[in-house]
Amino acid sequence: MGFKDEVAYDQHMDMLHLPLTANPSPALSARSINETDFSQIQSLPVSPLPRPIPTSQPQTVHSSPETPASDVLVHFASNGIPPTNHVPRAVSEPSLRSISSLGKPSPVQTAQQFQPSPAVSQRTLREPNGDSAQIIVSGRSSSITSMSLFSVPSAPASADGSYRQSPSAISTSVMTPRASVFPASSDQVEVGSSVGKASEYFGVETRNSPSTVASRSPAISPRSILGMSLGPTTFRRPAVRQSITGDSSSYSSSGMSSASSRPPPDRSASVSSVSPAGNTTDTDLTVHDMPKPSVPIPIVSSTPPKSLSWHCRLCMKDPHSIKDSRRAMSDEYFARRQQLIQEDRARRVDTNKLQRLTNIEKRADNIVRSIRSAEAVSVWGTESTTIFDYTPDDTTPNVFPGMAFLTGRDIVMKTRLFQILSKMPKGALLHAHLDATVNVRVLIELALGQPALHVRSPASLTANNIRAMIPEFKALPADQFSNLISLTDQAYPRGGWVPFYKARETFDPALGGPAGFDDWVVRALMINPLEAYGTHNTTTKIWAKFTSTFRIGHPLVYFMPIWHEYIRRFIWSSIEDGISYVEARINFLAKYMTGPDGEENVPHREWLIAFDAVVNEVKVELRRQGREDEFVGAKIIYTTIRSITCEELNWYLEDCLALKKEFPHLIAGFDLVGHEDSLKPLIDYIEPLAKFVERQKEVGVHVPFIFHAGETLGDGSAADMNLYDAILLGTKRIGHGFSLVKHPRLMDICREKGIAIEVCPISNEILRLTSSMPMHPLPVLVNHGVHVSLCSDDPAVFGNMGLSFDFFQVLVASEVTGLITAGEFARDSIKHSMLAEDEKANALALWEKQWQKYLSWVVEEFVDVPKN
Ligand SMILES: O=c1[nH]cnc2c1ncn2[C@@H]1O[C@H](CO)[C@@H](O)[C@H]1O
Repeated sequence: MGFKDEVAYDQHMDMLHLPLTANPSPALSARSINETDFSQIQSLPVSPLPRPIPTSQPQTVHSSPETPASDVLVHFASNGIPPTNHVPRAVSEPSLRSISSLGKPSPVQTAQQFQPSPAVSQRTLREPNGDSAQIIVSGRSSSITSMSLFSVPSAPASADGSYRQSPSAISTSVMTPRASVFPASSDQVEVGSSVGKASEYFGVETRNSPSTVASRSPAISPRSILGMSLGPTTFRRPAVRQSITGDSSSYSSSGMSSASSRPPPDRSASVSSVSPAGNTTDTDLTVHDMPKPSVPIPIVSSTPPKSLSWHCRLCMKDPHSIKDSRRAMSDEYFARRQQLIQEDRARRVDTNKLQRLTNIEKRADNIVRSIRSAEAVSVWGTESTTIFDYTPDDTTPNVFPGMAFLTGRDIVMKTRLFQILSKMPKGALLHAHLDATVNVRVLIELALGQPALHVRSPASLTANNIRAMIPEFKALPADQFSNLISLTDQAYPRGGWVPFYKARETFDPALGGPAGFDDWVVRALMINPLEAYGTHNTTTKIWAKFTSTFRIGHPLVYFMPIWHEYIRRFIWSSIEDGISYVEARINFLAKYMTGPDGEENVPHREWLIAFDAVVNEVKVELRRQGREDEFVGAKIIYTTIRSITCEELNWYLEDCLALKKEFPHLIAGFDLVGHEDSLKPLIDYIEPLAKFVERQKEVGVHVPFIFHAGETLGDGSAADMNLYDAILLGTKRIGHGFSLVKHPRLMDICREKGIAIEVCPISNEILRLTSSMPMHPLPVLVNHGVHVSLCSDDPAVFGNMGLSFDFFQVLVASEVTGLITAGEFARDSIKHSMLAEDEKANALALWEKQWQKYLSWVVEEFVDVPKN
């Protein structure tokens, strides 16, 4: 990316408009999702089908008028791998591709499509059970219209009647639509693919409704209930009584006639089935050639189903032959099981929200899940390679959803999911170190306009030494301006200051000229993939590099003429990314910043005056543009470094109090920053910190603690123990809290007291607390009911400007999050901000308005994304 592009990149809108509107890959366009997947499937080797496809003629299962059909329970069985949109790579990419291409059960979408009957009652992920995992989706529908089943041809049944499916078999399998209908009892109809060598099956039960399943409506689409199994799997075939008739096939549990090995698209079938009680049930089956991708997400739904019935689908016994008493026991077990699942999932931070979704929320969430699922294949799947194609010396980045951000960012920016998230109203940004919030190429641009700024190097720069040479910057008083003109001239005197703009202008063309100068500076101010994932691949080593970026960048940012513009750029780029409020951590360690005269003479209160002025100016400009609803303001969290002595801390605390008194609307809290693993823990400062609380009462101001704590892999280490002290000292939020999940009691306290966690996913990954997003503890917090707000931490160092990237990484990496949950993070960020109550209410109201507008945009803009 050239300098201009990088600048444009920081003007976030430009960034968004560049690659995204152009739909970088046909595979990424909504229209082409199916087509693309279809062609992928077509190209897979075709295995002989264990049984034919239902006919191209509509088949109808006749239902007696009195057949109840209101409560719907969809069972989906897969192997031991929970449904996920990021199946571990080890499973083998081809099988991942097959799954995602062919669709997976999508509880959200299924639930949605059970409408308009309002009582979608249950969506549950059953955890892996032995070598199987199941999803139960249940809800109410007045009709079942069309459904398709897809299965993988599996190995022949073993002696015990079970079927085993190996990953390699899957990787070369063609998905086969299959369907069957069999009566479960007099008041139930089941539809399943349980005949033949299918390695998965599902059933739909209907009961207790005045309507019949025969009614034709698009209430449930095939792809909403798709399922397949993956990996080593054993499934027992449930016995089935069925007959399916059509123009080209007719088969039953005991066998099937063969038809074509692949069906034409969108075949319809009507299936006739007679229950043991003699009732006839009608179901229209539409067998689609290609299901559309969807993502299964376990989410608690609003109300439990009125009743749950259960048939053992993992045993070979005909469910209808199981004695009533056994069935009753099963019912009871599964009712209790349901209850337990319900109670467990009810802890999630978003449970309330998920129980009251509007149609538009459901549809927008559905779209995001569909796109995520499609892109798990088209973007993050390795389309042309199998695990066997990789070689030991392969240096290709490991591509998967939630992959290492520094190598994945360019891919992220091309996705439709990113396009969606970049437009999302993010709420508040609660954790960002101000001096690392503006793109470093923009910072270079700002520095170029300052004649007082100079740069030096330990030696004249050459091709051989440039990687080892670290730049140093300084604003000098006019009488010390330098006459030197080049850092790359052989005559350059070691350590001599060169005017910044001159050094760039004269940079040796052999070293890349001005662009080479920019790259040299950028390398010093950012962490690159080689460092994060190679040379500095531990928390300690990467922190050495990380700290150096602040030390080197400090003289550029803490120079009053740049300070103004820096804050301005930060706030505008935040607004463009949908952030409506900011609490920036400012490092006040240096008691003075450099003024326009090149002297270190600007005290802290003037830093705040400048900050205030810029925020007000931005607000005025927004009002002028009629955009005042987009931004409610910015505050400051006073920080200093946890390397100072207690005496020094006392000075900073008093300084903070004085600033709070003078700028009560600006100072939002107090924090100690720096590497927790190597610097001082909170307990070392316990006296001054406790005294600070008393001093606040004396002075009559309130400065809440908002501590960094637990940004560590330690367990019981001093850094980890910071969590205890932060909580005992009454912290309002916790910065990072990465190790919090190791402390069940502390998680409880955070949940009960509403202590939100400022989670910085990309920061955590780059600073090596986790090497991939799927292993980030965020879902544990969310499922435990601990509120979180997503934060960027140091976007200038990591390249995650705004919040879109962090939302993206979280969204693709875990099933815990969909668009609705992302919305909850945004809502929570405002709720847990330090805004005054009236400001908060206003900010929340404005956000809700933006959110509704945004949901409408998602639904309209992505209308072509298939419903699942
Ligand atoms: O993730 C973090 N944890 C702790 N300290 C941090 C983090 N990011 C930045 N800083 C610290 O904040 C100061 C700049 O404002 C720097 O000292 C930097 O080390």
